[in-house]
Amino acid sequence: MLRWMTAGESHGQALVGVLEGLPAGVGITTGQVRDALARRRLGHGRGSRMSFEQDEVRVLSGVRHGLTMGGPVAIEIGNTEWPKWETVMAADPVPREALLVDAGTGDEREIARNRRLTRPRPGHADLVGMQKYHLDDARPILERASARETAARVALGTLAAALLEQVAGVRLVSHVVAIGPVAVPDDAPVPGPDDVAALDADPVRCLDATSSAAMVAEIDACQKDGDTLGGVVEVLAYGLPPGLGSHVSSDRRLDSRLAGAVMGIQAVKGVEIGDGFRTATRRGSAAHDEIVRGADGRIRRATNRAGGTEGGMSNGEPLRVRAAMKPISTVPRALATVDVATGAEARAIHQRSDVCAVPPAAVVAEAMVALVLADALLEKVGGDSVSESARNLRGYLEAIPEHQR
Ligand SMILES: Cc1cc2nc3c(=O)[nH]c(=O)nc-3n(C[C@H](O)[C@H](O)[C@H](O)COP(=O)(O)O)c2cc1C
Ligand SMILES: C=C(O[C@@H]1CC(C(=O)O)=C[C@@H](OP(=O)(O)O)[C@H]1O)C(=O)O
Repeated sequence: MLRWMTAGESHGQALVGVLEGLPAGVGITTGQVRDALARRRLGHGRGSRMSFEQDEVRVLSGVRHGLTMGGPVAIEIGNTEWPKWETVMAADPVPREALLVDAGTGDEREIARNRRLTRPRPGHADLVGMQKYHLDDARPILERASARETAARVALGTLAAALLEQVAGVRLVSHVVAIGPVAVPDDAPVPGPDDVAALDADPVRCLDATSSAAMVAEIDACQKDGDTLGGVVEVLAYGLPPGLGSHVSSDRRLDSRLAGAVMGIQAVKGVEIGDGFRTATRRGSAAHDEIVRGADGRIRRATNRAGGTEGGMSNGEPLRVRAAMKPISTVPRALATVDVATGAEARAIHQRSDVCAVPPAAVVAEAMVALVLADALLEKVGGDSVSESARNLRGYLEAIPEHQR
């Protein structure tokens, strides 16, 4: 079983991710984690923070000479902007004057940063967080609600993806299928695992050049209007063996685990497996995937509308998971709110923020799918070393009767 957890605040000194349950022998380097984090920072529509802040990766434990050792892996992602936030986010008590006035730098932005945040943003965690945690300042809420935390998840997802590839040859890819009203056409080519570099090179992680250009234009127009955008991302996993997850209990179903993990990404409001909501509009004869014997003599599905799961188990076809992301809630043309310090009507706080974070959300969704799949793979095949897990997987697949394969 894999367990993972992250700690850290958006403007804290570092994020930390811990992943427990990996077998020994998973090959991973700091450079690979760094590359995955760099992919999460890409994308047209990101705010200024992405240009000046860096992710400082340190693998703290669990890996030796490029191989996991079987113990918990801890990864730290240092925030290079920490010196500017040290007073605001100090762990130990800070004199109130230091927070309310210029912290000594004479920098206007420093003074603004230190103010209490009392004009909650509609759509962010600010107001309900203050109510729940009995706070008069949104800072402690937004610091943890912020999707900065997803950097730690992407770091852990790198390990999960490495396990999937090294044990089972599974490869993942993620892309953007819609930004605001601009969607890729239904007949656009579906990316394969060899398209990762091309997707990384595209400003909105979209293979279809016409759609990509229209998405970039939509983001630019939205920014000009002082507004924000959401969209839809898709993650595909190729090479999954059949039988990950189980039909026997709802919490063991692969589809429910994927939906929970992907819905757990900040701002994701819908998750779809395969054709999802479109399937509900079809008749059964046009909704399911007929079972046929391919030219190579192997059993396969004639179509893949189900998106790679049946009965809560992977069925050996490519997995397709989509996530709908709402528009960024820090809208530059600020929305109406109430100042909780005075009770007066006000405009929501607006600091710099992303206009559109759909492309990075695709990378985050890929990481979450990798973690769920790696967990389900280990549940199926076990193993304390990569070679044992791979051997167990081979044994399981070979035991499926010839005529059922
Ligand atoms: C990669 C990524 C970047 C985000 N960037 C911002 C941002 O710059 N400003 C903002 O207000 N929300 C941003 N969000 C969304 C908020 O984190 C999210 O809306 C907030 O935590 C409230 O949670 P909820 O939308 O799930 O209800 C981002 C989300 C993701 C996945
Ligand atoms: C820092 C990241 O994303 C942040 C997520 C985020 C939010 O509210 O979710 C708000 C923004 O931060 P700030 O308000 O400091 O500009 C984003 O930059 C990141 O992805 O690394």
